[in-house]
Amino acid sequence: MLERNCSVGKGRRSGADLNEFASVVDERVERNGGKEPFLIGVAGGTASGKTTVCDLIMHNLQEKRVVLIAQDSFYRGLTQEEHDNVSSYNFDHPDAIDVAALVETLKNLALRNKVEVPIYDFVTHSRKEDESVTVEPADVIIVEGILVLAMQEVRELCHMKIFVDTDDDLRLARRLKRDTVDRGRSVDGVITQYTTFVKPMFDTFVSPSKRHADVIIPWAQGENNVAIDLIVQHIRTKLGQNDLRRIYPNLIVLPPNFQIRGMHTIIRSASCNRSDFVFYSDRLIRLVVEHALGHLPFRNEIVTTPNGDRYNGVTFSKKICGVALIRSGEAMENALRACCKGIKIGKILVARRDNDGLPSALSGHRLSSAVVYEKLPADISDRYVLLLDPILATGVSSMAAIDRLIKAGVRQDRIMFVTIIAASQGIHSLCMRYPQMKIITSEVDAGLNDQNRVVPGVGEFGDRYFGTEDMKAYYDGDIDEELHFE
Ligand SMILES: O=P(O)(O)OC[C@H]1O[C@H](OP(=O)(O)OP(=O)(O)O)[C@H](O)[C@@H]1O
Ligand SMILES: O=c1cc[nH]c(=O)[nH]1
Repeated sequence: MLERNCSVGKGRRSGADLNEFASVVDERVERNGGKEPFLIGVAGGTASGKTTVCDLIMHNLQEKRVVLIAQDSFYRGLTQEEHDNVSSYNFDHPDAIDVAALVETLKNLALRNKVEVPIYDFVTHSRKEDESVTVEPADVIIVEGILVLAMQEVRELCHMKIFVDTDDDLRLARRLKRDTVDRGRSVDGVITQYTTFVKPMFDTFVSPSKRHADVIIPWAQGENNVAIDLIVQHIRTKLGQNDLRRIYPNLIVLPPNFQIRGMHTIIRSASCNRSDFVFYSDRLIRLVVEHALGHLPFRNEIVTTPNGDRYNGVTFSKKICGVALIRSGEAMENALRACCKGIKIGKILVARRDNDGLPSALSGHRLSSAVVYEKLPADISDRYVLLLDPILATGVSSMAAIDRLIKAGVRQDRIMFVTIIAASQGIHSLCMRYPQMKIITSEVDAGLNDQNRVVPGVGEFGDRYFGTEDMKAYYDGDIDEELHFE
């Protein structure tokens, strides 16, 4: 199977080949254990600090989409009789939970399906009839509740099981405060419920479930940051098994954070206006360009500060140039000029078409490409080259450009392909064909649709950035029938 993969990488590929190839590699990755979302169960007694632990895990995993599912959302609605005798109803027993619905929800999220989570009304002790909360698929799913590790079906779904272990006195004190201050309950009422149900159920179900935990977090007044760091690190490692960077060391993805995701959220939205699209694309472009520059070779250099102290620094290579892939790549030129004073910037224009002769934007899978125009610095073969193109989709355009750079004498290991969104198919193609060339991107996208657009992608970058609307009209004209398409 792998030998077949390798041969796909050698020659020119069509979009269909690429899709097939990508799915074969993805299968391999999946077998390595990464594709499924990572499911964490967080249990512990009442008021043990489960919510704080979940919040901290979510906060620390900024780069991932994390969703939280509360066991409490899955309380069964009470029958009329139970409702009439609610003071003797045991909300701390596993039978109070609709385990089947909770399990089905988690299984669906594990399949990356969108789910509807019920809303439980704690006043009427029933599920809201026509309301639910839509939860979108995520990389990490946290399910939290006192009985999460006590319910075998739920426990078995979890990749990591955490028990938050807090002293009983402390928990009772917290619960007393919470229920009297926040929920307007009487002290007597809280203590009666605690001694009648909460404590016996804790002793019978919750505390024994601790033995199923992979991690037991001692949780007192402060936060146990060491435990949270270890947990977050473990999740990252597990999710990273699905990372293309494990297959291709030449793929460099910017360290993610909420700023980067926030900017992507803006530009990816179909309702983003042009000025925001340009502004936030420019910010992302600046980040990837700066990051790429950080991968240039350097020499050590010591300077003396105004205080007369020595600073052990570096000096970086000045033999660089940019090459913009016309036209979207030109949107990246300003950022490069802003970082590298007086930098030379060459241009390459690539035309793509499919087997039926249609320009690629209007066609299906099978693409070929030809360089239509180029103007490169005369001494490019002595330089490191930042090849600029904001979107890597099939890789067909960039391959034509990279081949041309190599033909012009640029060493493959001196080319950095700089982009803000790279689809996995394009990454597979470029990384296999140019294993020494670096790809620097701010995000990796899942794949391509049958129009070879990136999914989820950003639509047509060039049209959105430069404000051109209906490119179909442009393509209806005659396009360079004389070109030799390989
Ligand atoms: O990896 P690929 O499948 O080749 O697709 C990526 C290319 O598509 C976009 O250009 P487009 O052809 O839309 O032209 P534009 O730059 O004028 O918008 C983008 O800027 C890349 O050059
Ligand atoms: O999705 C895509 C694919 C190629 N080029 C773009 O601008 N967007």
